[in-house]
Amino acid sequence: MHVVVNAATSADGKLSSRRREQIAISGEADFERVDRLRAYSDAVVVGVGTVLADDPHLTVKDESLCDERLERGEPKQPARVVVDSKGRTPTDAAVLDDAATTYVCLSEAAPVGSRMDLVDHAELVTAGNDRVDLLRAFAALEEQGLERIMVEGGGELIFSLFEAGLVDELRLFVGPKVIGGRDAPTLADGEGFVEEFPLLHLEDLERLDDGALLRWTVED
Ligand SMILES: NC(=O)C1=CN([C@@H]2O[C@H](COP(=O)(O)OP(=O)(O)OC[C@H]3O[C@@H](n4cnc5c(N)ncnc54)[C@H](OP(=O)(O)O)[C@@H]3O)[C@@H](O)[C@H]2O)C=CC1
Ligand SMILES: Nc1nc(O)c(N)c(N[C@@H]2O[C@H](COP(=O)(O)O)[C@@H](O)[C@H]2O)n1
Repeated sequence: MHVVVNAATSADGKLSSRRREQIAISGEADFERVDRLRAYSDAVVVGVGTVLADDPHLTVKDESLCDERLERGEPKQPARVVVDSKGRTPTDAAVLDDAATTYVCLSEAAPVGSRMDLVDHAELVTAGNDRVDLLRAFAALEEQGLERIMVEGGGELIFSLFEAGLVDELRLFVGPKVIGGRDAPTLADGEGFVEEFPLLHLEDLERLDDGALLRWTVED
């Protein structure tokens, strides 16, 4: 399995504002790059915080990229994955529509009623007691043949993936906006590291739109 975290931050490192509403940080060229990265992924992963905040669809938008997937013998759309301990994903969420297969990764703490609602819309994976055990959940996804994983956020999930040692690459678009706010989400929130900080190796740096695209690999 190869896990790429892809996100866009403002120049001051925020994923969105303190209102946690979706903000277009990427410009046209970066959104096209993100669409291509989705098209070359087996699954696109987000945390339930992003589903509740953004109601994302997480599909490949460019039909010609979808056609190329079909020509390669892949499903028209990559799978979508929501990491959601307690089954809070609303049944009318865009990510649960029939455009692609969706997996919802739950913990044992997810109420039976939520499971019964979600099972009509998604494949359910259970891993962990109170919170989703990401190592086990990602192993279960790999067993389903999902090898090329793209994680789109948000900050809580990205931190946990670094903490679990699951991230192979970080692709970050830093855009020409200042958002500010001590309560605005950043690339990696959660508890934060105080030692044994994950170290990155810069592979590429490119000017894109009015920002910069950085590609790092994660050192072992
Ligand atoms: N600019 C960009 O590129 C992007 C921006 N965003 C922005 O980020 C914000 C959302 O981020 P955020 O609030 O951090 O939410 P996340 O999408 O990171 O989801 C976090 C939630 O996932 C659930 N979860 C389950 N298991 C785990 C685990 N092991 N580790 C971490 N989380 C787990 C938790 O909820 P529970 O306990 O209920 O399961 C947790 O609160 C929004 O404002 C959105 O607009 C999001 C994506 C990309
Ligand atoms: N790459 C990128 N740049 C931005 O500026 C963004 N705001 C995001 N957000 C992510 O994209 C998801 C929306 O996906 P759909 O267009 O609905 O398919 C959103 O939920 C974030 O994960 N990404």
